Amino acid sequence: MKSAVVVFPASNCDRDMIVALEKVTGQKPHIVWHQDSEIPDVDLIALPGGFSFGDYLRCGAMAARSPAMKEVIARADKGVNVFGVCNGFQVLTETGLLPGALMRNQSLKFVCKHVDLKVENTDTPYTNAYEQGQVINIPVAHHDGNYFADDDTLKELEDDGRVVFRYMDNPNGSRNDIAGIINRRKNILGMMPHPERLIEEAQGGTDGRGFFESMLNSLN
Ligand SMILES: NC(=O)CC[C@H](N)C(=O)O
Repeated sequence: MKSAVVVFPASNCDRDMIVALEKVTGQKPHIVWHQDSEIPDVDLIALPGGFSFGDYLRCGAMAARSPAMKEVIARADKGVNVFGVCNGFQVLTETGLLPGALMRNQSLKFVCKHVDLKVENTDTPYTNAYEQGQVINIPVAHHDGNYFADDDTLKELEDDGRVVFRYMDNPNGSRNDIAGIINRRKNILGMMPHPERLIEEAQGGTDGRGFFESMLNSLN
């Protein structure tokens, strides 16, 4: 599987994403600097976690306006898979590729721990390797993970099965316990937890591996 990882100033989970993609798919991803306006021909573009531009303005707001993101939007429109984790999810909402916003955690504190997530929809290119309703344990690390969308948007997400994961024990105040959502076309997924941090036993578990295996499955 050919992939690219977009790196912004103060991304800090890019290396983990690169390692996970290479380990599971067997191919080294291309690394795209935020100022690059060209992205190689790939099956997947990953937006990694971090604190792009120091989280100034709103998390992900400045990154969303970078030259690389113009190309990400163009590729997403063509149906290329785009996978945003944590700050990557924030960038996706800031570009409007996914609805809603990630607000400051309800506790006003940075949350860094493992959480249980329920897989709500396995009919996506990111979750087909899991069982419907499976509970997986994945780390979160953020201060702005409190998912907000208005009532109409929430209803649409719920009715369309686009809430892909839910927190079993909500760590940040997200509406409807939402941890990750997908767009209508099912090629763009954003989630706050970090699956790239749990792909081999040496990291304490492999619950995140299924995301990368799912992406591979979806190409076959
Ligand atoms: N790990 C991350 O990607 C952090 C995301 C974001 N900057 C926050 O703290 O909310």
